Amino acid sequence: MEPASPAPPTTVRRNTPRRARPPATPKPSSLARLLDDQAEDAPPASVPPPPPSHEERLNVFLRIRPMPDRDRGKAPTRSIPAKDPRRKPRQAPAGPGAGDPCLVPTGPNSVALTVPHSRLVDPKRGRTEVFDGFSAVFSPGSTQHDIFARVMNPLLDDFLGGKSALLVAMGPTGSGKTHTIFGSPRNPGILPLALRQIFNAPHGNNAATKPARSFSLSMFEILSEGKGERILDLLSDAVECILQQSAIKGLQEVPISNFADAESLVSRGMLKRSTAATNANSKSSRSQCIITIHHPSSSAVLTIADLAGAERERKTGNAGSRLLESNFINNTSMVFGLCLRSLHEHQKNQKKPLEKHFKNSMLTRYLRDYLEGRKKMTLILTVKSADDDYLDTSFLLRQASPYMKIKYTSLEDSSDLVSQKRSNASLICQENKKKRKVEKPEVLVVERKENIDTDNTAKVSAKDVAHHKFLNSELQRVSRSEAIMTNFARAFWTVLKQYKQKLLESENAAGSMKELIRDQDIQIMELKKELEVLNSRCSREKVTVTEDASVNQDDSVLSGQGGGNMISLSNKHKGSYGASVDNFHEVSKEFTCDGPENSSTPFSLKGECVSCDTSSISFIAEQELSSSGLKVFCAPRMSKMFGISHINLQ
Ligand SMILES: Nc1ncnc2c1ncn2[C@@H]1O[C@H](COP(=O)(O)OP(=O)(O)OP(=O)(O)O)[C@@H](O)[C@H]1O
Repeated sequence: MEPASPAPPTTVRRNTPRRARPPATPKPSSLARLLDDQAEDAPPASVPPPPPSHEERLNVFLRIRPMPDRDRGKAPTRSIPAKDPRRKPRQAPAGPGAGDPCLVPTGPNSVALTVPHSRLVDPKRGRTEVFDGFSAVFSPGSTQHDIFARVMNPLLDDFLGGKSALLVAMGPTGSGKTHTIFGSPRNPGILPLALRQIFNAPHGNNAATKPARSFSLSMFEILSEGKGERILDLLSDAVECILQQSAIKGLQEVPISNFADAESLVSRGMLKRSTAATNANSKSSRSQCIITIHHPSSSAVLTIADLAGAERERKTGNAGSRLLESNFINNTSMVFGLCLRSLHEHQKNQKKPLEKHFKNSMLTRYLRDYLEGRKKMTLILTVKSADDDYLDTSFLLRQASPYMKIKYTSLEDSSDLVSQKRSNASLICQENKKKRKVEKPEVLVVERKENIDTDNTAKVSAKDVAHHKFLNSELQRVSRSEAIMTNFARAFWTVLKQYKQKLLESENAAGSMKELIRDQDIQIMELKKELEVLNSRCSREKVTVTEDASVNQDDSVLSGQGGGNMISLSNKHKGSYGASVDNFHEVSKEFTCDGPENSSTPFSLKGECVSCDTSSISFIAEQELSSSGLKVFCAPRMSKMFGISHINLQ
């Protein structure tokens, strides 16, 4: 049985060719014929002819990067399960284009993008999209000189003629943006080629006799910092700059008067640019790099921007801070795209406002004039054509399709005026605000009143009078509320002052209280020390007195007195003898005189001694005991110890 023939591939056309296409005349040059051939066989280097155009549109160029050797001829392999499990699985037949690039030029201004086999739901039904309308498509074999001649030369002409121009390289990571702009020492990109051209080009009619004029060059990068962005000057030692409106404060502009100086300056700047290795590119740019060349005798600026390439997390294998960078890069690309899309939508339908997407990233704020169509911009898209790159390539081509329809209607001189006006207006606004802050409201009110009074004297129409009355009443209302606010502020101020005074007083009181407490603490400490000293002395005395007590007993026995009448002294409190003894309460050490337990007149004498001034003890003891009808007797040792002549108890 004959195998069923595969269904024809579907072809979708995007961006039909521009209306301003050249008339269908025989191909004028062999170069054009070569281009057509190239569309079929992808031959090497080609320079597509510039399409003549009646209206100025945004130029979008497409450069296809040559496939690295490892990707070339890499056929996707898909195994089809065999019906008989014992048989080996069959290899899927490689369909047309398997292992071939997914993107091929189909004409000087168009490319065809074919869905790779590995991504087809039905492998028999291929799908191809044709993207048309590019200013030129550069095949993988194109050289840097081809790109320069077609892309950069017109911009240089504009710039040297006194018009500002911008070239932006955008595309997925590793697609060749940096290669296209900067190139390498052996294979210089369009920036070095442009610098060479600038310094070789004659300036004016009598250029041969004049010394070369000095241009100036600045180079900076915008990179992510956490969730924010910052600008670093690449020509000085990583000085951080500030973006104000569309101007960069603190950015160095280095004068260049010859190609060698300019080239070495750019090389030094490139060394400082943030790069890192990712799975997709061993030297991937992590920032948006912008180079500006200022014309010496006009305000024209040639700006070249090498954007960091959009990245897919799965492909780059980025994580951590790299992933944050990746988000920043993708976000900037998205904002850039949104600005252009909004410009296109606005041009299509004037009722649609020009959205202010530019505010969302530093790059777009800096390039605002270009993104709002006031200055001319050129885009060069770089893409890779391997099967693996299908998604990135498809995304970029779809995204950029509408950009090709952006028109330039009011360019350059007026644009300079607009931006000048804008910055002037904002300056005036700021000045006025400052002035208003400085001027006192009362003075303003008085001035206005005076003006109105003067106006009243003039002959004015009824309408003016009504308006005048309205203004007057408004003025009065404003003056009233102003007076209220002023009074309120004054009262508030007075209350605040009172509170401040009270606070100060409280602080002083607290301070003196603290001092008092400190003094008290010192006193307590001193007293404690004294107490300790007394304690230690009295404990020594106790031992001695106990000894004496035994001796006294002996003495009393010897002298024929009842041993039961002896008193014993101890420094331990045992009870209160009487009110008189309380006289001693202020002293620090206590003693107790107890009558013997077997005494018929038991008593106890409690006292306290200061510095063991025993003479006072003896005196008081004598007094008190005598008044109680007791006589005081003092044993010789006791008397000696206390300095008492007699303590007798009878
Ligand atoms: N047209 C080309 N011809 C030869 N080599 C190329 C071409 N384009 C790119 N390359 C090489 O591919 C590699 C990646 O290119 P490049 O760094 O310019 O990519 P990129 O788009 O700037 O990537 P990223 O956005 O990650 O910085 C480099 O080694 C570069 O030399």
